[in-house]
Amino acid sequence: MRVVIALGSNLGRRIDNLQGAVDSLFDAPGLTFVAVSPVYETDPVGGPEQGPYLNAVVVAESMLDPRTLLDRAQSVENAFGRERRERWGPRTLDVDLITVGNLMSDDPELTLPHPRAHERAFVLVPWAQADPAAVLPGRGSVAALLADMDQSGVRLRPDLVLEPPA
Ligand SMILES: Nc1ncnc2c1ncn2[C@@H]1O[C@H](COP(=O)(O)OP(=O)(O)OP(=O)(O)O)[C@@H](O)[C@H]1O
Ligand SMILES: Nc1nc2c(c(=O)[nH]1)N=C(CO)CN2
Repeated sequence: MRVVIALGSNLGRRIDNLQGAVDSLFDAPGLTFVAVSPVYETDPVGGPEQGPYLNAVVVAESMLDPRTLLDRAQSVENAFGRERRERWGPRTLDVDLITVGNLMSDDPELTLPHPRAHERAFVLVPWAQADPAAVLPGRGSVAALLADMDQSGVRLRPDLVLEPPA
């Protein structure tokens, strides 16, 4: 199944955290790299006052069941020293599952699509770059969602590039 994974970091060496996530996600079998978006510097949304994020999106082909994929995402977060912290607070690495095929789930442990993806320009802008034909199940095309969204807090960082997994 095609899966879309969002990466974010606003602590430490942010670009290294994102690149480390790209590399580690594909370290084990079951996930095949398809594409990675450009890197964006984004104003923090929600939570306490905190520094700007770097955000990017990875597209992959997954043979894993969704829970196993979530486990992998969370172990990558933990490997980068993320502490369990306040909601929407700063973090060295956040790895969110945005879509897993066309699956819909309201399980709080794994809600699909990600329940806030449709309102997050820091997810949709990079996703549209990685996959211009992207569709958010239940919400329509990402391009159409973006047309009605303020994107002023999301700025391309052409000087920062994520490489495909090592
Ligand atoms: N699609 C999903 N992707 C990642 N985690 C999810 C998803 N749906 C539910 N969760 C659950 O959300 C819990 C909290 O996630 P996390 O700590 O990353 O939240 P957050 O990043 O602070 O906020 P947000 O969910 O708004 O991005 C995780 O333990 C996980 O089980
Ligand atoms: N700009 C930006 N803001 C956020 C982000 C993020 O990745 N980027 N992640 C959050 C919690 O998941 C909360 N706020």
